[in-house]
Amino acid sequence: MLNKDAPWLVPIYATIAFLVEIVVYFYVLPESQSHRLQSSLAETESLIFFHFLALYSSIVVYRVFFHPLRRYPGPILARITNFWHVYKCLDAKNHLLLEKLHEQYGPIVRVGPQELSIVSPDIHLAMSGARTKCTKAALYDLTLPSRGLNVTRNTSEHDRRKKVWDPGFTASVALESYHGRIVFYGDQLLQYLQSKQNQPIDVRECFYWFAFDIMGDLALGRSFNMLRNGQWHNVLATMRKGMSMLGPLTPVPWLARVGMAIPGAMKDWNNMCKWCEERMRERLQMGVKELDISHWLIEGSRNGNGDYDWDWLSGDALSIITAGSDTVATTLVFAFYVLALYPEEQRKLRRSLPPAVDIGSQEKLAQMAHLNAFLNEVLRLYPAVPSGGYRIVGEQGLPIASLNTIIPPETIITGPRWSISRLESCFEQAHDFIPDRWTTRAHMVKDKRAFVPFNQGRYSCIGKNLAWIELRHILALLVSRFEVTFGPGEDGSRFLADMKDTFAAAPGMCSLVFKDIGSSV
Ligand code: HEM
Repeated sequence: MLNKDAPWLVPIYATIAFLVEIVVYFYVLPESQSHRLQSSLAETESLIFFHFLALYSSIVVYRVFFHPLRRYPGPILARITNFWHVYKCLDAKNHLLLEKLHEQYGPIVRVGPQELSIVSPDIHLAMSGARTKCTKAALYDLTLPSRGLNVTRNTSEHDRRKKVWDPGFTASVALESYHGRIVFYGDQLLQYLQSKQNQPIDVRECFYWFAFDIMGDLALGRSFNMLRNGQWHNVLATMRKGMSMLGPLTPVPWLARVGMAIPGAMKDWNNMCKWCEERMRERLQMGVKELDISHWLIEGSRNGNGDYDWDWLSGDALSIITAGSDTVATTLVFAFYVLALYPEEQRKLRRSLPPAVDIGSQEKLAQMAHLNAFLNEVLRLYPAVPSGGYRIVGEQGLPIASLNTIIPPETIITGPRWSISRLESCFEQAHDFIPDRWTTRAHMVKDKRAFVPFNQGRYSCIGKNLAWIELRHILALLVSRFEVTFGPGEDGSRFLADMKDTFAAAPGMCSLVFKDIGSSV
């Protein structure tokens, strides 16, 4: 029961028992004056010691020789403990670690006692498709008690909440009303870059500011004004630092929860939740001229008494900001890195763009085949969620046809997009940036199932359409206006080397120079 509802509590209890044992052994025993007390403590101590010795050795023997995952290859220490994985991704480069492990061990690697990483074109469909019985893994509990669509594991609760979100993302009226904001913040971004033209800038900042400013506006009725002020909003700066722990601690979510239980440890996160709740209360009092995402969430969160479900409302506001900003920002950073890296691709993209007057039209941009192909190729090679998306296999097990195997029930699985996108069996010249594979050279995409940057099925990205509008608009706006090159001393190598995998990708420093060429298209 305990194991099923809150699996992360088991290791917490074991760790507490272990710590108590150490305290007794090193402090209580030697200090004790009473002989009888000393000997009974010593007896208890040795009982506890042998109990744990037997417990842990049986766990090791079971995990190595008898566990249902024993037939899958992987490093021996990974079979025994998740701490092996934590140690290996202390540098938050899980995407590269998994890539190396798959090269060494093949398409299925046992990366933890109960964890498999699977690289095959049909894994996304198997774990996320409409008929899958997989559910979100314990990692998604990290933000409890705060709620939110993207972190809800219970499937019926998730489905109910998704219905509340849906109208705000599917109704064309909704996306239409968000477009004005995208144009507005796009213009702010353009002005910012004009003010910095011909100087090297770390583009991560302005693209993050752009993405967060829009989401602040759409989720809370007010922008963070980072583009306007040219600096990070303090709440977001500290929250992003906190999120970076997701890199090394992803394999042991229970340890992250222990850390979070330490008073003060969650200060930044709690501040962010409180801040969102306050802004949401303000948003309720505000009249908004144009519909925002919150409008649909507020409408769907009224309870029977005419009051609102606050846990959901404030948690969902946070979901919009966390899920909708990092992903768009990193995709833009990757896109501009690629433009600087391949000047010929930059010129080709510029030539393919519509006249300046049409850049404000999302319908026109949606029809630009090469623009879409360019973004597809960015999303393929640099997925915003490179290895995340952990799922628990349902009771029936999970058949993976291409690998001729059935993954046992209760296994925690991931299908790392970073590696799947680079499979030569799915993409010709898989490591090369070739946008034409999505248009005139379609034979270069051998297996389309391997390309799922927004996920699919029940847990697919609800913001996909909105993201596409943002990405197309910013790319068209800036490429038609600026020539982009690397800053002095920059060749782009550090950018990828420094990239971190903290559930969402966190690209390294990218120094670029924007030179205004006027509106050349
Ligand atoms: C380039 C941009 C984006 C990419 C590549 C992207 C990718 C993804 C992926 C891969 C997932 C599944 C994650 C998982 O399995 O845990 C996801 C979920 C989600 N995304 Fe996005 N996303 C993007 C933009 C956005 C935007 C703009 C929003 C707007 C609010 C958004 C909101 C969400 C939400 C709420 C979920 C959870 C859906 C659910 O669990 O039902 N995303 N996204």
